[in-house]
Amino acid sequence: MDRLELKALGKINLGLDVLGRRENGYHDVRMVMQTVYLYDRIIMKKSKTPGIRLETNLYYLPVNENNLAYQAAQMLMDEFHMEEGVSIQLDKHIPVAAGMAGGSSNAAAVLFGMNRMFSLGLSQKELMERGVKLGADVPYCIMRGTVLAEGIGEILTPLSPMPKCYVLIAKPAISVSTKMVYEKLDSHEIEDHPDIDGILAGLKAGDLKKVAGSMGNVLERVTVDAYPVIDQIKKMMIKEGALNAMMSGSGPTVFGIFEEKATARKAADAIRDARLTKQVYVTNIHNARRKR
Ligand SMILES: C[C@@](CO)(OP(=O)(O)O)[C@H](O)COP(=O)(O)OP(=O)(O)OC[C@H]1O[C@@H](n2ccc(N)nc2=O)[C@H](O)[C@@H]1O
Ligand SMILES: Nc1ncnc2c1ncn2[C@@H]1O[C@H](COP(=O)(O)OP(=O)(O)O)[C@@H](O)[C@H]1O
Repeated sequence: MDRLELKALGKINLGLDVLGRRENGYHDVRMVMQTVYLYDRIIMKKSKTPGIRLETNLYYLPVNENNLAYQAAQMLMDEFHMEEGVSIQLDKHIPVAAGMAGGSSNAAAVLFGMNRMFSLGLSQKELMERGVKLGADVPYCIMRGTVLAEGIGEILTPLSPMPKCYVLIAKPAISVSTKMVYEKLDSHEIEDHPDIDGILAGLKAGDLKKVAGSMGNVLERVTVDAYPVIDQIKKMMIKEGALNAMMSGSGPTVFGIFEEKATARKAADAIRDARLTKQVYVTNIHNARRKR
């Protein structure tokens, strides 16, 4: 196989709790992750010339070793002493620095693609062990679907799939650093832990309303304090008929869960009309796990 086309899907966090801080600064988390059908497209081609050539449609993203897609290819090339090269075309659609794991998902797709294209023979577990060195969310992005993530995000338990629904995604025009959000959290006492067990019970029962009603994210307070627009978008989504709305990951993306596509579309228009942000997408959840 000389050419491979992949979809690197984004994620939302239906629940995100932080249990403690490790000595190295990383945090122990308990999160419910869900893949959504908003994706970057990646085309990989083998080449006789050694090395990695990366191109992307976003001029402001690095195309060298600072790009997670590049790092993923490099990691396997070094380990397997590969003599051939690879060119990677990365078409970004997942909002960047948004709390949707765009970079991690790109890295996951490239690890998967390199393993396939160069017949490296790594199992999914072996890919995940390598992936976590690139980012805490990379193992999940390899697995995909509805998953409980613990440890720093790398201990994964597949869950019953999220019931069918529509997801409205709105990314305010601000960027937040994941590292800073976790650091700021350390200066707060966490008063309200989200009801992760409620989400798990809702998923088990296939009860969308219970899942949505139990959603919660401890990182939200930190980011909302700095950027009130996040709260404004949440409130508008709920007013426009979302079962619930919440910030994803470290933000600033807000997502709303809707039963009807038409309602989600109307809410998207309302957010645009109120000029809260232009970056708005109506999508759905994606429950298929990655084929090995
Ligand atoms: C918050 C979450 C929720 O899914 O996602 P995003 O908002 O990034 O999408 C993740 O925990 C982010 O995962 P990811 O973005 O892969 O993290 P990394 O690149 O490994 O780490 C970036 C920085 O976040 C902090 N970090 C990350 C994960 C974790 N369990 N504890 C942490 O404290 C560390 O300060 C680290 O330097
Ligand atoms: N392939 C990539 N796609 C997006 N961002 C990348 C990529 N590689 C490196 N980055 C850098 O990682 C940072 C976080 O990006 P991203 O993964 O989109 O956010 P998040 O971790 O919030 O989901 C960005 O500021 C960007 O400069």
